[in-house]
Amino acid sequence: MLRAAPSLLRRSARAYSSSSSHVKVAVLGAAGGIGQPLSLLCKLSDSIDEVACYDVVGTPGVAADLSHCPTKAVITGDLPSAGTWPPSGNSGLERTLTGASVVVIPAGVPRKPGMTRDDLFNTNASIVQTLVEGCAKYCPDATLAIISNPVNSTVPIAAEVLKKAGVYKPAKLCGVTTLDVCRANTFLAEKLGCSPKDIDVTVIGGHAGITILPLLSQVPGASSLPADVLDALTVRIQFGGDEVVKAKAGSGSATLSMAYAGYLFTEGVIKAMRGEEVVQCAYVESTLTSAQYFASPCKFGPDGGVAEVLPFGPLSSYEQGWLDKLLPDLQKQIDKGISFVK
Ligand SMILES: NC(=O)c1ccc[n+]([C@@H]2O[C@H](COP(=O)([O-])OP(=O)(O)OC[C@H]3O[C@@H](n4cnc5c(N)ncnc54)[C@H](O)[C@@H]3O)[C@@H](O)[C@H]2O)c1
Ligand SMILES: O=C(O)C[C@H](O)C(=O)O
Repeated sequence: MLRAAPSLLRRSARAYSSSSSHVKVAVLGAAGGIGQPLSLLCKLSDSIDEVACYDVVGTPGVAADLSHCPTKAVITGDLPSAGTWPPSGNSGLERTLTGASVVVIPAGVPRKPGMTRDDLFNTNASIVQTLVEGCAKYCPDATLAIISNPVNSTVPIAAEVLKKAGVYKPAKLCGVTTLDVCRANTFLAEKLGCSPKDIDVTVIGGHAGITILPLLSQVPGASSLPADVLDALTVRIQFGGDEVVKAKAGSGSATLSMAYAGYLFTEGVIKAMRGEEVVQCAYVESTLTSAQYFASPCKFGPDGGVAEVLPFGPLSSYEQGWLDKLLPDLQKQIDKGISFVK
């Protein structure tokens, strides 16, 4: 087993402590490329009792479709106003969010070749702002998992919205960086000739290009790879998203791997709520570096929030070089998000 500092999902043998509580997961953007397979994975999960699908189009159909899967989770599908599934007098974002323990947000436009994630800011910033205003109103205690790009800026946007509404709880707001961890584990395992299941790379920083920093030096076996191989791996992980955008040639960005990663993150939050010990990387408000928000391993607690932002461990001089380089970039993207709401 090749393990670095804990990051993806760590479990203990502790028994579930509150397995009787009703777990409702809301997916905002549920009719999209990520939202549909993510809602399916939630519907298939034994640990989720209710999946509320919300989008500006298509959710009555998505919900009706998913409802035929013979699993326990109850499914609803809402649009902003009329057209819910199953039909109900109480529709829209309110029905979706009321009682939600976890809200996963993959709403917004994806990249096309030649675009950066920051090019999505103008469209996605206001989408995230509006949806998080709804969360502040209808489920202020839920854990919010932000997938919509640019994550480096949309998480600060969400924080400012929640602050304005007087319900900001830093521990309950996370940017989802799990796909970076998945890529790091997959690409490193290919190089080492082992199973990705036996690798758990800590990935720190943010979620865009050089702000993504995998700490390969912490993985036994990887540290002995030649410097040029480590460099190529690091850059491939940083730009893994571009690989998919290019291959999809204009039809979007990663959806299936992101749905898997988004589900893993959600499952981690729910396991922590049920008393398991869970450590996974997430982009959260942080004092570990000069950047106000930073991805690092986080210990999740029984309230579904981050109980402790954990230190990320020792860096090689190569990784320290990347960290020094990424911090100013990351803070700029954070500031852009903050000023959008202020
Ligand atoms: N964090 C990550 O690692 C990661 C990975 C992949 C993609 N993403 C991002 O996730 C987002 C979604 O990607 P996708 O491929 O699913 O895109 P998509 O276009 O297939 O789906 C997005 C969905 O959001 C919906 N939507 C738009 N405005 C909305 C609103 N106001 N309320 C509710 N729903 C709304 C759309 O109708 C659509 O169904 C993009 O911003 C993308 O860059 C992030
Ligand atoms: O690359 C993108 O635009 C989508 C996502 O952030 C990813 O990492 O795949």
